[in-house]
Formats: sequence, structure tokens, C-alpha cells
Amino acid sequence: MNKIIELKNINKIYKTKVEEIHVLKDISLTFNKGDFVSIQGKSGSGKTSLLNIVGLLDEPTNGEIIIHGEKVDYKNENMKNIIRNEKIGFVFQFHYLLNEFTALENVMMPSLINKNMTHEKAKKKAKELLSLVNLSNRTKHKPMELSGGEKQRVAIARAMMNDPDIILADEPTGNLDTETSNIINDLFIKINKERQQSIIIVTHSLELANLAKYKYKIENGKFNMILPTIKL
Ligand SMILES: Nc1ncnc2c1ncn2[C@@H]1O[C@H](COP(=O)(O)OP(=O)(O)OP(=O)(O)O)[C@@H](O)[C@H]1O
Repeated sequence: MNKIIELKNINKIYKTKVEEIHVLKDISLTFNKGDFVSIQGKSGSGKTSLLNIVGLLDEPTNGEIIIHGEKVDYKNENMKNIIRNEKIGFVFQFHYLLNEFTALENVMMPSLINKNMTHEKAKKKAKELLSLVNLSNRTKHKPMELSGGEKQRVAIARAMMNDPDIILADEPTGNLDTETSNIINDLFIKINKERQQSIIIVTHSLELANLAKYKYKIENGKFNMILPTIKL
């Protein structure tokens, strides 16, 4: 198996003026290449906290993260930026597309920031990704001219621009109706199957969670695998 991300004894404690909230308690987990993982849990259980730690958007209070066999050094901003830009794609509940740019330019953005390919190559690749998410007919539209589901599909295409090993999605269908959510769900399955990209999804949607190969639930700061029900 090909380990992509390992979490070792991760704790997250938020300290406010009035209290300390111990959100994640000694969590150890491994994500492998091609894994499709869903994370469920009650509101406030720590799902986003965990995803932010996996995506290096936040630091754990203690514990280690190892990415491709290399321990993350939180003091090393350069290392964190490289991992965030090259190895991880993010999809959030809100699309965070830039309103002044077209769908095509939004998808190209990560590679323009990374400067890892020519403008022409980036354009070609962004077009291919928009075709993958069935939006070839919307490349010149700006976010205001797209529906909610279309915006989210552009955001997914953008997350894939740098060929990340892993896509982290936080409530990606949270703002969408059932029909549009199903389109997005199918898209995640397609990406995972055809491109072998690992996907970790935080969701309240049972439908989406149930598509995953590995299902977890966070309860009282602990991570528990939901085992398949065996019919006798
Ligand atoms: N920066 C912070 N400072 C203090 N407390 C925080 C901070 N961020 C999150 N928390 C608290 O940590 C807990 C976990 O938050 P988190 O956002 O991870 O939950 P969640 O499971 O994603 O919730 P939801 O499903 O509602 O989005 C919550 O009780 C929240 O109030």
C-alpha cells in the first residue's frame, strides 16, 4: 500500500479566555493512495478541525503528520506551501471562486500561482478538467453567471489542477439541492476511480458518506471506523 498521509497521536485543543476545548484526542490514522474516506460527526465534533490539520491549514496542539514519508515541520513555511500547493486540492462548502475571472481562469489559477507550467499548457489542462466536470460549455462564464452546482464543479476542477495526491472536501454539497448533490457525488466517484486520487470528505450527507470505501465518525474527540453492516 502506498501511504500518502499519516497522522500520529494528533491532539487539538482550542484555548479561549474562558475554557479549553479538547476537540481531537490522540488520533492516529493513515490515508493511502486511492482511498475514498468519509468523515461524519455531530456539529462541533471536530471534523473541520481535523481536515484543516490534514490540509496543513492549521497546526495540531501536539502530534505528528507525515506526508509521503516526510515529517511536516510546522516552522517551515516553504515546506508547508509546497505540500499545500502541489499535493493537496481543497474543496469547501463555499466555492471561493474569484468573481472577476472566468471559469477557465479560476481553474488555471493554482498553476499560475505555482508557475509550474506555461500559460498555454495551463489553459489546455484547465479546459480538459472543465470537460471532465461537464462544463466545456461554460468556460467563459464568470462565477456570477454559473449555478451553485456549476460553481462547485469549477471548484472541483480547480482543486485538481496541480494533480494533487489527495483532495480534501469539507461539506462540498452542503449548499446544494439533492439533484445537484448527486451530480457532485458522481463526480467524486469518477475522480477517485479514474484518476486514483485519494478523497477525504467531511459531510453531514449520509448519501455522500456512504459512497466512501472507508467511513469514519468523530465522537468525543475520537475517530471510529463505521464497519459495514453484515446481513445474516
Ligand atoms: N479557532 C477556534 N477557537 C476556539 N474554538 C474553536 C475554534 N475553531 C473551532 N472551535 C471549536 O471546536 C469545536 C470543533 O469545531 P469544528 O469546526 O472542527 O467542528 P465540525 O465538526 O466541523 O462542526 P460543523 O459540522 O458544525 O461544521 C467546536 O466546538 C468549535 O466551537
